[in-house]
Amino acid sequence: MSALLSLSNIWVEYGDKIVIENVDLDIEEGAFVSIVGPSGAGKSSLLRIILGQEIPTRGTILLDGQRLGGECGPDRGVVFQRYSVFPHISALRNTMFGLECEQAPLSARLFGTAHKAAKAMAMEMLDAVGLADSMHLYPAQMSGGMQQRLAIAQALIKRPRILLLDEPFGALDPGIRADMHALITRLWNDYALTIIMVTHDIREAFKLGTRVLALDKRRHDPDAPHRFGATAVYDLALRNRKDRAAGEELVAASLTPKIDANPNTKESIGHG
Ligand SMILES: Nc1ncnc2c1ncn2[C@@H]1O[C@H](COP(=O)(O)OP(=O)(O)OP(=O)(O)O)[C@@H](O)[C@H]1O
Repeated sequence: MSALLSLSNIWVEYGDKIVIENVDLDIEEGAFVSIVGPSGAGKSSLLRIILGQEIPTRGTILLDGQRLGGECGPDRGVVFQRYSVFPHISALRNTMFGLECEQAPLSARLFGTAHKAAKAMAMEMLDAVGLADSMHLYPAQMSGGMQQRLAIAQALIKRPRILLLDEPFGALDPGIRADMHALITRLWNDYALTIIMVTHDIREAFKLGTRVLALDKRRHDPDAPHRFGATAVYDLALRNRKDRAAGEELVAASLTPKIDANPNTKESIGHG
Protein backbone atom coordinates (compact mmCIF):
# COMPACT_ATOMS: atom_id res chain seq x y z
CA MET A 1 0.00 0.00 0.00
CA SER A 2 1.43 3.41 -0.88
CA ALA A 3 1.66 6.03 1.83
CA LEU A 4 -0.95 8.76 2.22
CA LEU A 5 1.76 11.17 3.31
CA SER A 6 5.40 10.76 2.42
CA LEU A 7 8.17 12.96 3.81
CA SER A 8 11.63 12.47 2.44
CA ASN A 9 14.87 14.02 3.57
CA ILE A 10 13.10 16.89 5.38
CA TRP A 11 15.26 19.65 6.83
CA VAL A 12 14.08 22.71 8.74
CA GLU A 13 16.56 25.52 9.21
CA TYR A 14 16.08 29.02 10.57
CA GLY A 15 19.11 31.02 9.46
CA ASP A 16 22.12 29.00 10.55
CA LYS A 17 20.11 27.12 13.17
CA ILE A 18 19.33 23.58 12.08
CA VAL A 19 16.14 22.41 13.80
CA ILE A 20 15.31 19.21 11.92
CA GLU A 21 17.65 17.19 9.75
CA ASN A 22 16.96 14.36 7.37
CA VAL A 23 13.55 13.14 8.47
CA ASP A 24 12.01 10.40 6.32
CA LEU A 25 8.49 9.35 7.16
CA ASP A 26 5.78 7.43 5.31
CA ILE A 27 2.35 7.60 6.93
CA GLU A 28 -0.35 5.16 5.92
CA GLU A 29 -3.99 6.17 5.72
CA GLY A 30 -5.73 5.50 9.05
CA ALA A 31 -2.59 5.70 11.19
CA PHE A 32 -2.50 7.56 14.51
CA VAL A 33 1.05 8.88 14.73
CA SER A 34 2.22 10.45 17.98
CA ILE A 35 5.28 12.70 17.82
CA VAL A 36 7.32 13.19 20.99
CA GLY A 37 10.66 14.80 21.71
CA PRO A 38 12.34 17.31 23.97
CA SER A 39 11.34 20.94 23.93
CA GLY A 40 12.77 22.64 20.85
CA ALA A 41 13.22 19.37 18.90
CA GLY A 42 11.08 20.74 16.10
CA LYS A 43 7.83 18.84 16.70
CA SER A 44 5.59 21.84 16.00
CA SER A 45 7.78 22.86 13.06
CA LEU A 46 7.26 19.43 11.52
CA LEU A 47 3.50 19.73 12.04
CA ARG A 48 3.45 23.18 10.41
CA ILE A 49 5.24 21.75 7.41
CA ILE A 50 2.70 18.94 7.05
CA LEU A 51 -0.09 21.51 7.46
CA GLY A 52 1.45 23.56 4.66
CA GLN A 53 2.05 26.65 6.81
CA GLU A 54 5.79 26.39 6.23
CA ILE A 55 8.02 24.98 3.52
CA PRO A 56 10.97 22.79 4.52
CA THR A 57 14.36 24.17 3.59
CA ARG A 58 15.19 20.82 2.00
CA GLY A 59 13.25 17.71 1.11
CA THR A 60 9.85 16.87 -0.30
CA ILE A 61 6.41 16.05 1.05
CA LEU A 62 3.94 14.08 -1.03
CA LEU A 63 0.25 13.81 -0.21
CA ASP A 64 -1.32 11.03 -2.25
CA GLY A 65 1.76 11.14 -4.44
CA GLN A 66 1.34 14.88 -5.19
CA ARG A 67 3.96 17.34 -4.06
CA LEU A 68 2.78 19.68 -1.29
CA GLY A 69 3.60 23.34 -1.69
CA GLY A 70 3.30 25.88 1.10
CA GLU A 71 -0.47 25.95 1.27
CA CYS A 72 -2.99 24.65 3.80
CA GLY A 73 -5.71 22.56 2.18
CA PRO A 74 -9.11 21.28 3.33
CA ASP A 75 -7.64 17.77 3.44
CA ARG A 76 -5.71 18.78 6.60
CA GLY A 77 -7.37 20.10 9.75
CA VAL A 78 -5.52 21.29 12.83
CA VAL A 79 -6.15 21.74 16.55
CA PHE A 80 -3.67 23.65 18.71
CA GLN A 81 -3.28 23.62 22.49
CA ARG A 82 -5.47 26.69 22.83
CA TYR A 83 -6.68 29.88 21.20
CA SER A 84 -8.11 28.14 18.13
CA VAL A 85 -11.67 29.32 18.73
CA PHE A 86 -13.03 32.81 18.14
CA PRO A 87 -14.17 34.41 21.42
CA HIS A 88 -16.78 36.75 19.95
CA ILE A 89 -19.03 34.19 18.26
CA SER A 90 -21.10 31.27 19.55
CA ALA A 91 -20.08 27.61 19.43
CA LEU A 92 -22.39 27.10 16.47
CA ARG A 93 -20.94 30.00 14.49
CA ASN A 94 -17.42 28.98 15.45
CA THR A 95 -18.13 25.57 13.94
CA MET A 96 -19.80 26.95 10.82
CA PHE A 97 -17.09 29.54 10.26
CA GLY A 98 -14.80 27.34 8.16
CA LEU A 99 -17.61 26.54 5.73
CA GLU A 100 -18.73 30.18 5.62
CA CYS A 101 -15.23 31.37 4.78
CA GLU A 102 -14.81 28.69 2.15
CA GLN A 103 -18.14 29.40 0.44
CA ALA A 104 -18.32 33.18 0.99
CA PRO A 105 -14.68 34.31 1.33
CA LEU A 106 -15.51 38.04 1.38
CA SER A 107 -18.44 38.21 3.81
CA ALA A 108 -18.11 34.89 5.68
CA ARG A 109 -21.95 34.81 5.76
CA LEU A 110 -24.17 32.28 4.06
CA PHE A 111 -27.87 32.62 3.29
CA GLY A 112 -30.80 30.41 2.36
CA THR A 113 -30.10 26.76 1.63
CA ALA A 114 -26.32 27.19 1.89
CA HIS A 115 -26.75 28.56 5.42
CA LYS A 116 -29.16 25.78 6.33
CA ALA A 117 -26.78 23.09 5.04
CA ALA A 118 -23.77 24.60 6.88
CA LYS A 119 -25.80 24.87 10.10
CA ALA A 120 -26.90 21.23 9.82
CA MET A 121 -23.29 20.13 9.34
CA ALA A 122 -22.14 22.26 12.27
CA MET A 123 -24.83 20.78 14.50
CA GLU A 124 -23.78 17.29 13.47
CA MET A 125 -20.17 18.09 14.37
CA LEU A 126 -21.14 19.67 17.71
CA ASP A 127 -23.14 16.55 18.46
CA ALA A 128 -20.15 14.35 17.53
CA VAL A 129 -17.93 16.18 20.05
CA GLY A 130 -20.60 16.21 22.78
CA LEU A 131 -21.53 19.91 22.55
CA ALA A 132 -25.01 19.69 21.02
CA ASP A 133 -26.54 21.32 24.11
CA SER A 134 -23.96 24.10 24.17
CA MET A 135 -24.27 25.43 20.64
CA HIS A 136 -25.40 28.89 21.74
CA LEU A 137 -22.65 29.38 24.31
CA TYR A 138 -19.67 31.66 23.72
CA PRO A 139 -16.14 30.32 24.39
CA ALA A 140 -15.85 32.40 27.59
CA GLN A 141 -18.88 30.50 28.93
CA MET A 142 -17.20 27.14 28.24
CA SER A 143 -14.60 25.13 30.18
CA GLY A 144 -11.16 24.43 28.69
CA GLY A 145 -12.24 20.92 27.75
CA MET A 146 -15.39 22.23 26.04
CA GLN A 147 -13.31 24.77 24.10
CA GLN A 148 -11.03 21.99 22.88
CA ARG A 149 -14.07 19.96 21.83
CA LEU A 150 -15.21 23.02 19.90
CA ALA A 151 -11.79 23.38 18.28
CA ILE A 152 -12.03 19.75 17.16
CA ALA A 153 -15.52 20.33 15.72
CA GLN A 154 -14.14 23.37 13.89
CA ALA A 155 -11.30 21.32 12.44
CA LEU A 156 -13.49 18.40 11.41
CA ILE A 157 -16.32 20.28 9.71
CA LYS A 158 -14.43 20.41 6.44
CA ARG A 159 -14.02 16.65 6.68
CA PRO A 160 -10.22 16.58 6.51
CA ARG A 161 -8.52 13.26 5.86
CA ILE A 162 -5.64 14.21 8.11
CA LEU A 163 -6.12 15.75 11.54
CA LEU A 164 -3.06 17.45 13.01
CA LEU A 165 -3.05 17.93 16.78
CA ASP A 166 -0.44 20.13 18.47
CA GLU A 167 -0.51 19.46 22.23
CA PRO A 168 -4.32 19.41 22.04
CA PHE A 169 -4.85 18.26 25.62
CA GLY A 170 -1.79 19.87 27.21
CA ALA A 171 -3.74 22.54 29.08
CA LEU A 172 -6.43 20.22 30.45
CA ASP A 173 -6.81 18.53 33.84
CA PRO A 174 -6.05 14.79 33.94
CA GLY A 175 -9.71 13.70 34.26
CA ILE A 176 -10.77 15.84 31.32
CA ARG A 177 -7.77 14.58 29.35
CA ALA A 178 -8.99 11.01 29.76
CA ASP A 179 -12.42 12.04 28.38
CA MET A 180 -10.70 13.76 25.46
CA HIS A 181 -8.64 10.64 24.76
CA ALA A 182 -11.85 8.63 24.48
CA LEU A 183 -13.37 11.31 22.25
CA ILE A 184 -10.45 11.54 19.86
CA THR A 185 -10.23 7.75 19.58
CA ARG A 186 -13.93 7.58 18.72
CA LEU A 187 -13.67 10.38 16.13
CA TRP A 188 -10.56 8.77 14.61
CA ASN A 189 -12.63 5.60 14.03
CA ASP A 190 -15.95 7.21 13.08
CA TYR A 191 -14.47 9.63 10.56
CA ALA A 192 -11.73 7.28 9.28
CA LEU A 193 -9.10 9.89 10.06
CA THR A 194 -5.35 9.80 9.85
CA ILE A 195 -4.09 11.59 12.96
CA ILE A 196 -0.70 13.13 13.63
CA MET A 197 -0.41 14.38 17.21
CA VAL A 198 2.42 16.24 18.91
CA THR A 199 2.55 15.75 22.66
CA HIS A 200 4.95 16.24 25.56
CA ASP A 201 3.25 13.41 27.37
CA ILE A 202 4.92 10.11 26.53
CA ARG A 203 2.19 8.09 28.21
CA GLU A 204 -0.46 9.84 26.11
CA ALA A 205 1.62 9.23 22.96
CA PHE A 206 1.75 5.50 23.59
CA LYS A 207 -1.83 5.23 24.82
CA LEU A 208 -3.34 6.80 21.70
CA GLY A 209 -0.86 6.18 18.88
CA THR A 210 -0.58 3.25 16.52
CA ARG A 211 2.90 4.54 15.93
CA VAL A 212 5.26 6.79 17.89
CA LEU A 213 7.94 8.94 16.32
CA ALA A 214 10.54 10.35 18.70
CA LEU A 215 12.54 13.35 17.51
CA ASP A 216 15.85 14.15 19.13
CA LYS A 217 19.41 15.11 18.25
CA ARG A 218 21.74 12.25 17.45
CA ARG A 219 24.75 14.54 17.39
CA HIS A 220 25.67 17.44 19.66
CA ASP A 221 28.37 20.05 19.19
CA PRO A 222 28.90 21.75 22.58
CA ASP A 223 30.53 24.73 20.86
CA ALA A 224 27.73 25.15 18.31
CA PRO A 225 24.40 23.94 19.75
CA HIS A 226 22.51 24.71 16.54
CA ARG A 227 24.89 22.90 14.23
CA PHE A 228 22.89 19.68 14.30
CA GLY A 229 19.15 19.24 14.14
CA ALA A 230 16.82 16.64 15.55
CA THR A 231 15.89 13.59 13.55
CA ALA A 232 13.72 10.51 14.06
CA VAL A 233 15.60 8.56 16.71
CA TYR A 234 12.71 6.12 17.18
CA ASP A 235 9.88 5.18 14.88
CA LEU A 236 7.89 2.50 16.66
CA ALA A 237 4.88 0.64 15.30
CA LEU A 238 2.53 -0.34 18.14
CA ARG A 239 0.56 -3.51 17.51
CA ASN A 240 -0.38 -4.49 21.02
CA ARG A 241 -0.16 -3.66 24.70
CA LYS A 242 3.29 -5.22 25.00
CA ASP A 243 4.66 -2.96 22.22
CA ARG A 244 3.18 0.05 23.99
CA ALA A 245 4.65 -0.77 27.39
CA ALA A 246 8.12 -1.58 26.00
CA GLY A 247 8.12 1.43 23.68
CA GLU A 248 7.05 3.84 26.41
CA GLU A 249 9.82 2.64 28.70
CA LEU A 250 12.44 2.83 25.95
CA VAL A 251 11.53 6.32 24.76
CA ALA A 252 11.12 7.77 28.26
CA ALA A 253 14.58 6.50 29.19
CA SER A 254 16.35 7.58 26.02
CA LEU A 255 15.39 11.10 25.04
CA THR A 256 17.77 13.93 25.80
CA PRO A 257 17.30 14.98 29.41
CA LYS A 258 16.25 18.58 29.61
CA ILE A 259 17.73 21.30 31.78
CA ASP A 260 14.89 20.96 34.25
CA ALA A 261 14.11 17.39 35.22
CA ASN A 262 10.84 18.27 36.97
CA PRO A 263 8.15 16.25 35.16
CA ASN A 264 5.56 18.95 35.87
CA THR A 265 7.22 21.55 33.68
CA LYS A 266 6.63 21.86 29.97
CA GLU A 267 10.38 21.80 29.33
CA SER A 268 10.83 18.19 30.29
CA ILE A 269 9.85 14.97 28.65
CA GLY A 270 8.15 12.66 31.07
CA HIS A 271 4.96 10.91 31.97
CA GLY A 272 2.00 13.21 32.22
N1 LIG B 1 9.89 31.06 12.76
C1 LIG B 1 10.96 30.72 13.47
N2 LIG B 1 12.11 31.43 13.38
C2 LIG B 1 13.22 31.09 14.05
N3 LIG B 1 13.29 30.02 14.88
C3 LIG B 1 12.18 29.28 15.01
C4 LIG B 1 10.97 29.58 14.31
N4 LIG B 1 10.03 28.65 14.64
C5 LIG B 1 10.63 27.81 15.50
N5 LIG B 1 11.91 28.19 15.72
C6 LIG B 1 12.88 27.50 16.58
O1 LIG B 1 12.92 26.16 16.16
C7 LIG B 1 13.10 25.31 17.28
C8 LIG B 1 12.03 24.25 17.28
O2 LIG B 1 10.78 24.85 17.59
P1 LIG B 1 9.45 23.99 17.68
O3 LIG B 1 8.39 24.86 18.24
O4 LIG B 1 9.17 23.33 16.38
O5 LIG B 1 9.89 22.88 18.75
P2 LIG B 1 9.01 21.91 19.60
O6 LIG B 1 9.70 20.60 19.63
O7 LIG B 1 7.60 21.91 19.13
O8 LIG B 1 9.12 22.62 21.02
P3 LIG B 1 8.11 22.64 22.28
O9 LIG B 1 8.02 21.21 22.70
O10 LIG B 1 8.81 23.48 23.28
O11 LIG B 1 6.81 23.20 21.82
C9 LIG B 1 13.09 26.20 18.52
O12 LIG B 1 14.42 26.42 18.91
C10 LIG B 1 12.45 27.48 18.03
O13 LIG B 1 12.97 28.58 18.71
